[in-house]
Amino acid sequence: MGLIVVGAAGRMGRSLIHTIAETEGVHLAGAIERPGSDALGKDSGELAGLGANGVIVTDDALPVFAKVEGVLDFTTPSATLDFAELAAQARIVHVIGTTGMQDAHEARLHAASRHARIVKSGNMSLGVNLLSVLVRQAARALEDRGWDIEVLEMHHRHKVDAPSGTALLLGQAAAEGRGIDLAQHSVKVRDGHTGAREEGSIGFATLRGGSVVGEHSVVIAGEGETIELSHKATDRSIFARGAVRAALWARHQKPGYYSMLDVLGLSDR
Ligand SMILES: NC(=O)C1=CN([C@@H]2O[C@H](COP(=O)(O)OP(=O)(O)OC[C@H]3O[C@@H](n4cnc5c(N)ncnc54)[C@H](OP(=O)(O)O)[C@@H]3O)[C@@H](O)[C@H]2O)C=CC1
Ligand SMILES: O=C(O)C1=N[C@H](C(=O)O)C[C@H](O)C1
Repeated sequence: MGLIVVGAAGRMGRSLIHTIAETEGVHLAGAIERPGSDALGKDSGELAGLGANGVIVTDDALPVFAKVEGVLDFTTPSATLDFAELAAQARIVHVIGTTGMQDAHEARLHAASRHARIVKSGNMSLGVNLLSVLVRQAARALEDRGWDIEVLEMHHRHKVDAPSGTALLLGQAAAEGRGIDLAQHSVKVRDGHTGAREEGSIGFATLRGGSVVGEHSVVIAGEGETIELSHKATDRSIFARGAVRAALWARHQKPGYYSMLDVLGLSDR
């Protein structure tokens, strides 16, 4: 399966190029960066620290999209919307790891998924997706009265969006377990005299620093006892392997909008 990596010079772009080189059944067929990037014209294998692979980084996406079966996209929300249109025109697989997307963006992705096979997740790792299933079960099993749910995350100092896509995914799993709408019940900022915690809310706390790849905990705090469900990522290859697995899976699906739970067979829909 020929795959393009967009955002090829980024942290995830380079990890994806490594993973593609190590995975049977896929090959790197294009490497795209934004116009003006210092990476343009460079060999993508050298950028990723693999040695030359002959795939030169370009900003001319259209001809590359026309000759591949899938695109792996960990970039920015606006770039992802542009790539979604190209993937829909080419009717290929579009695996989206980009986080920080708003509701209006989601509507455009759903429109693109009439033609493309989109797999999108705030976290492509097996571990986090399994954790989300456990969080949903725990939230369903525990009465909301007397049990408070808080989602805590920490990432490296370069991360630009908050809460993380994973924190929102885990918050959504908790909300589904409780049968409530996350948007109506989430508390993303606390500062000053906030008053007592609102019963039934789902709180988020964000830490940033150093080179932390990604750490998430869902804390379920009751009277006299606390449950913590946690995941620690120590290597970006877990996300890259998930993205390649998603592409191979989506190749055999109808056009549509899928999640990593669908890819991993953990979805109950
Ligand atoms: N779902 C998941 O499992 C994971 C999701 N992520 C998410 O992936 C995204 C990227 O993360 P990360 O790799 O750390 O970030 P980086 O900033 O390291 O990489 C993003 C890359 O995309 C490039 N880019 C920006 N605009 C365009 C464009 N129009 N066309 C092509 N390339 C473009 C950037 O170029 P430049 O820097 O020159 O602007 C950069 O090289 C984030 O949203 C992050 O949260 C990250 C890890 C796992
Ligand atoms: O920006 C990152 O690095 C990560 N982003 C994703 C997120 O927002 O949750 C996934 C992972 O935690 C790393």
